[in-house]
Amino acid sequence: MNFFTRSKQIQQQKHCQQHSECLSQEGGRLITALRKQVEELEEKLLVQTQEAERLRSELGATDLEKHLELLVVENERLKHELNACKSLLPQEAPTLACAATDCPHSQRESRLADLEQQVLEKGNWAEILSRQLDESKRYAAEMQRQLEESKHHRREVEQQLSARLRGCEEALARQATRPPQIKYVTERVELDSPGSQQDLAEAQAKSANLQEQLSLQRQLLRELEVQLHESQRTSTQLRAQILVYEGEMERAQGQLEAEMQNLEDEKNRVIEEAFVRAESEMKAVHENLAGVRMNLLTLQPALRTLTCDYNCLKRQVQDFPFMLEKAITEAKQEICQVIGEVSSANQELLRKYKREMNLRKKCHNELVRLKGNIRVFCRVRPVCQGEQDSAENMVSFDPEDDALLYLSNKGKLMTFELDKVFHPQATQEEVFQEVQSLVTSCIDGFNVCIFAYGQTGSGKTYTMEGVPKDPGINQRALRLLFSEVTEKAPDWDYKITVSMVEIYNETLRNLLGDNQGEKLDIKMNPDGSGQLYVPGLTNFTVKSPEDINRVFELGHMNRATACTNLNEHSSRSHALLIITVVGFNSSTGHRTQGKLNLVDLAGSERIAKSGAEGSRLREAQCINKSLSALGDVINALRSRHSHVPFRNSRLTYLLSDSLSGDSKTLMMVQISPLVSNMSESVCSLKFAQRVRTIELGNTPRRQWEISSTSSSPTHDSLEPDSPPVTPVPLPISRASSAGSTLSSSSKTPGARRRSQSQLTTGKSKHAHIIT
Ligand SMILES: Nc1ncnc2c1ncn2[C@@H]1O[C@H](COP(=O)(O)OP(=O)(O)OP(=O)(O)O)[C@@H](O)[C@H]1O
Repeated sequence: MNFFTRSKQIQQQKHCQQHSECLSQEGGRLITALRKQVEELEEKLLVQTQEAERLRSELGATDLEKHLELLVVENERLKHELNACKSLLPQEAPTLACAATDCPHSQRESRLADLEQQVLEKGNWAEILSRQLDESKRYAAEMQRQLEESKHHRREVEQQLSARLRGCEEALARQATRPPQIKYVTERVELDSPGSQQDLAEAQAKSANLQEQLSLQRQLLRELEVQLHESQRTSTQLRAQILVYEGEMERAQGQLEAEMQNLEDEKNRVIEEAFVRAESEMKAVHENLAGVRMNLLTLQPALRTLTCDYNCLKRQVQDFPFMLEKAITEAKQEICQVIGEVSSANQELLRKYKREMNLRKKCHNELVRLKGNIRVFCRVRPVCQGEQDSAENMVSFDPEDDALLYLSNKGKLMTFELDKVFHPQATQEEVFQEVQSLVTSCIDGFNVCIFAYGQTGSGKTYTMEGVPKDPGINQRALRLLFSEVTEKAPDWDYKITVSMVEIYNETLRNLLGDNQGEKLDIKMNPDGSGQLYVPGLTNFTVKSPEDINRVFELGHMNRATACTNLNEHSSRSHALLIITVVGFNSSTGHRTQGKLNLVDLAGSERIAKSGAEGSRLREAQCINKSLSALGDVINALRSRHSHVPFRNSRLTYLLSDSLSGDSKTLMMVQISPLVSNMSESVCSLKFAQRVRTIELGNTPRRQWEISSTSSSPTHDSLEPDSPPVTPVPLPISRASSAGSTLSSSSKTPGARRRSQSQLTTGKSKHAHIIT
């Protein structure tokens, strides 16, 4: 080999070495730059990861997830436990069914309930956590997005790096495309210089090292690319989700907008309506305002007037206390004056009232006196069943004069004149109508006696007591008195008391008392008033209509229990119903006291002619005695005797205060229409006619002398029966033939009228007749 070739080879070798050195320097720089960039990227990645971790940890997403996982695990565990318990239940049920509350079954049940409660609570808690996780996920997505951006940035850097790396590779490849030169040089170096060969080997080793590093870089690049793909895929998924979310958001936004539109429309409509309404209201308000303005204009003068008035009033109010004081003083004086006047007027009225009351009483008294203080009525009872045969036209009436009665006795027509004659068809009500003025006069303070007189079976009890369905005078009188005094309340305060007495064989018996056997006595009142009273006599106070029924029931019962035959007993005894009416007028201080004696007398027939003896004779004597005494008393009263023999019998003694003075007496003579009773009927009528001529009011007004001494004429009925035209045996004193003549004489109506006028105007004539 020549020198030239050798130097050329050496130059090439040097040149190659320089080039190789340049390449290795360039490669070293590239590798350093790559490393640096990779390190920077790694650092960035690390920073990003740390940032992500930090954010995640800040948000607590991981903890929450862990917590959630823990809860899920706990939940699962509890569910397992629950299932295990449930699986135990069916096997143990038969043995546990009848166990007590502290048995394992109940414990398990309570445990089960607890577990279920816990599961429920955990579920709720899981829901809350799930919601929180969703929120964390949303935040993580945001972070992911940021991460994506950083990755994108990293990709760009990587692309730049890979571009540069490709440049290096291409340079290396170009370098590699020249191996023959290097081989040649290498061979030449081998041939020429072992130092060059060593350098070459070192350069080759360096190159190999670079190749290795390059391959590592490529592998790293591929990994990065894989990661990049992975990130891209995730990004795509996230984009898809974002699109879904955006779609949902758009839909929601659309709904929201539609809703907003609806609301807007509604709002507009409401505003329009409100506007219209406000306009109309405004219009009305304007109209009102106009009216108010008008009023205001008219009110202004009124206000001025009012202000003026107010000022006046103010002044008056200031003066008012003085005026008031003055007015009060004047009013007081006036009131005192008026009170005095009213009081004197009241006194005057009271005086006038009392005077009027007295006048009324006097007038009433006078009226009764004009009518006669002793009035005599006659009642003819109807023919009862089985009596028809013996009752043919023996009694007749004057159709024009209800005071006349005709009796056909032994072929002669006898005329009797009384105050009133009731024919057989007269009702209880009609009879009571005629006596009720007498009854009510006892409210005014009069004493009244109503006797039922007649032979046995003539209808005395029927007239006085009546029958349950059709009560007589007794019940009607008591009811009338009760209703009258009730009507007069509250001006008058009345007290009605009732006594019931029976006089049998001159013995007084209390019919309303408890002790039936007790004999009562009549005594002078120890208070010195001169009044009589009966010690032990029951006074029953009547406060209601029911009390009236009770009184009669009790009286009837007591009378019935004391005898074996009530009908017979009642024929032989006098029954007295004594009603006392005491009144007080609280406004006038006026007091009244009246007594009503309702007497059902014993039979008046002449028993002696029947030849009675023993107890019947005694009964007859007692009846005769009392009826004669009654006749004597009336006779003495009529004759104005200073002595009236009240004490000759229990009956007259008991009734003494009701037969004298202003007292009023009614004798109801009962007549039987039967032929067989004709002579008794004549006797009764004669007695009645004589009684009628007596006037109690004509007797001197002084305390009647109560004496046992009396002319004491025997009852004529005890005398033998006498012919009708001769002096008839009469209940009162000695009956004169004149009376009989007058009564029995059959007169023409004209003659009878004359006789009546004589009776009315010339009482002395009657007195003469009777005496
Ligand atoms: N006005 C009348 N209407 C209908 N029946 C009457 C009437 N008067 C009396 N009687 C009847 O006649 C009968 C006798 O009457 P009552 O017993 O009243 O007579 P009396 O005179 O009271 O007899 P006594 O003296 O024996 O008590 C009774 O059956 C009664 O019902």
